[in-house]
Amino acid sequence: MRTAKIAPSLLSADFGNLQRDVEMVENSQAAWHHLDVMDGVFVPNISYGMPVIRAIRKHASKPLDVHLMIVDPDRYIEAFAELGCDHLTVHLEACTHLHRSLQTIRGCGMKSGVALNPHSPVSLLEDCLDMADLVCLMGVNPGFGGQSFIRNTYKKIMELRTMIDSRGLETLIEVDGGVNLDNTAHLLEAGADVLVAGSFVFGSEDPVATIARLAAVEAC
Ligand SMILES: O=C(CO)[C@@H](O)[C@H](O)COP(=O)(O)O
Ligand SMILES: [Fe+2]
Repeated sequence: MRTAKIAPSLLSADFGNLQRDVEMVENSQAAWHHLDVMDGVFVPNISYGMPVIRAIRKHASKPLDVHLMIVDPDRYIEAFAELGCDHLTVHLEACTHLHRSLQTIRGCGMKSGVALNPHSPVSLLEDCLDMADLVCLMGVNPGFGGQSFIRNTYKKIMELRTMIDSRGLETLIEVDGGVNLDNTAHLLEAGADVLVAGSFVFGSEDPVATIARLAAVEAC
């Protein structure tokens, strides 16, 4: 039976108690920390940047899965590598030369990720899928936590699963946004490998137990 890797999104953490929340993720069954970097241009919100990631890195031994929602991300790839980020995901919609961006991320020693907005079809990855260690399918329009899951994402997960498997690739499918215990089994069955959950984890009474419950869900 398949279960998902869970990556809690620290966007929904208590920034006044960030060390406590990072340590909570460390001591849970979460696989990765998911870090959302927003520039107020690519998305209508500003989150946090390098100084905060540097501080998180000091308290985190699990991989840092960094999701860049910024225009022209190539400018900062090397800087994120120097901070000790493990996975770096850029948005297809923000890259003029996506193939080159993914190549640069790998060249800097990180796992390469590409994220797709809800409006972008997975067919846009036809000619660079082999360059991606991870594809992040947005289950919401990026920019904010706490939004409702867009159901068309299931179809995209299934299409991407077929593309990856038919080419014998090991690219991971990550789903980000609107993940909760009601849709986890369905997302797994569609073919997701990694689930990002922000408000569902940090808004719950017992985040460690919530992560354990998400991590225990099996595809039927
Ligand atoms: O990238 C993003 C939002 O743009 C996410 O990583 C959110 O932080 C997920 O939050 P929830 O939808 O799980 O509350
Ligand atoms: Fe994200």
